[in-house]
Amino acid sequence: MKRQGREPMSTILTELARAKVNLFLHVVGRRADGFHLLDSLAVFPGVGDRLSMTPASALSIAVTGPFSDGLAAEPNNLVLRAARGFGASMGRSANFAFRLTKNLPVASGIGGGSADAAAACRLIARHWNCPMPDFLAEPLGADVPVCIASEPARMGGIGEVLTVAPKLPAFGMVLVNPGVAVATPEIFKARSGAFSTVAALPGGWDDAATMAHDLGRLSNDLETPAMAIAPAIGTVLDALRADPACLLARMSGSGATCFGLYSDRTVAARAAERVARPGWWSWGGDAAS
Ligand SMILES: C[C@@](CO)(OP(=O)(O)O)[C@H](O)COP(=O)(O)OP(=O)(O)OC[C@H]1O[C@@H](n2ccc(N)nc2=O)[C@H](O)[C@@H]1O
Ligand SMILES: Nc1ncnc2c1ncn2[C@@H]1O[C@H](COP(=O)(O)OP(=O)(O)O)[C@@H](O)[C@H]1O
Repeated sequence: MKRQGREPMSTILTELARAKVNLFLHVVGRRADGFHLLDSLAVFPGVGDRLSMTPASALSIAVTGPFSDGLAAEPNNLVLRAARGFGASMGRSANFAFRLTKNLPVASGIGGGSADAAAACRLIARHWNCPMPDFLAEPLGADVPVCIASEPARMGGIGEVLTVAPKLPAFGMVLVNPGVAVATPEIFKARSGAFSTVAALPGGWDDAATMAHDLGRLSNDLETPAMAIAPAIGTVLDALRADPACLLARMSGSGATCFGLYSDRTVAARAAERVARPGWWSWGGDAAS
């Protein structure tokens, strides 16, 4: 129908920027520039930040939501950096007004900033109807490449070498953050000792219990250094391990968020209520939706 005497309807596109959870994280070496070589299995549970975008005369961002305070002092939001980078790679101005609902704790080992940057790229690619730019991992963050597809993936290199994940069963997950921000570079710096080896994984798992059993033989090599810097991580892990339905509890990324694996999303949602404490952020639901 022809619309007369009105402004054209503005395009508002929205994306969920899902949290990234490292089911295990082996540090297998270090490059000459100091970046660490990793072996990890990342999944994307059904919780995340919400990012919307509308064409505008300049690039801007407005941040709301439960964790917006954590970004109040952030002069260079990763969403803006991603938009500028994408624009530069296309020789165009990325003039968009972004609205970010910050639901994920900041600096918490679940890649919220990387997920936001990746969601911004998906929104711009949809609007410009063009392929994703070839992002090198370093300029925006080692976690951005895996967050672009936001699907389970095996991570190698410094995080940017992505290969197919084992076939995953349906399973539930609880995420708990003790309200302590942890700086990724500090945790990598605090890591010591021998490097781990690349994990041998099967082609897939039929059920959550078998998967948790196999993952239990692996580790997050950043957990010990992170716990030394933020002892509250140990308290969260104890709370998850004390939960009778929890199949495996571990820290994600460089922390401080920890996850528990559960048989299904309903069991996980109930467990999230059981382990909740004042001052902690917790969520329970589908582990890899
Ligand atoms: C540890 C992981 C695991 O997925 O997750 P998070 O804790 O961030 O969620 C990631 O490797 C984090 O990726 P990201 O948060 O994007 O880190 P970046 O901004 O690229 O790097 C921050 C700093 O961490 C160190 N770093 C990061 C990645 C890597 N493979 N080796 C490193 O040594 C470097 O000191 C780097 O300057
Ligand atoms: N949109 C964003 N969300 C979160 N952090 C951001 C964002 N933009 C910039 N940052 C900066 O990136 C740092 C890492 O954030 P984040 O991705 O949440 O960490 P992690 O990967 O450990 O969960 C924060 O300390 C913050 O200052």
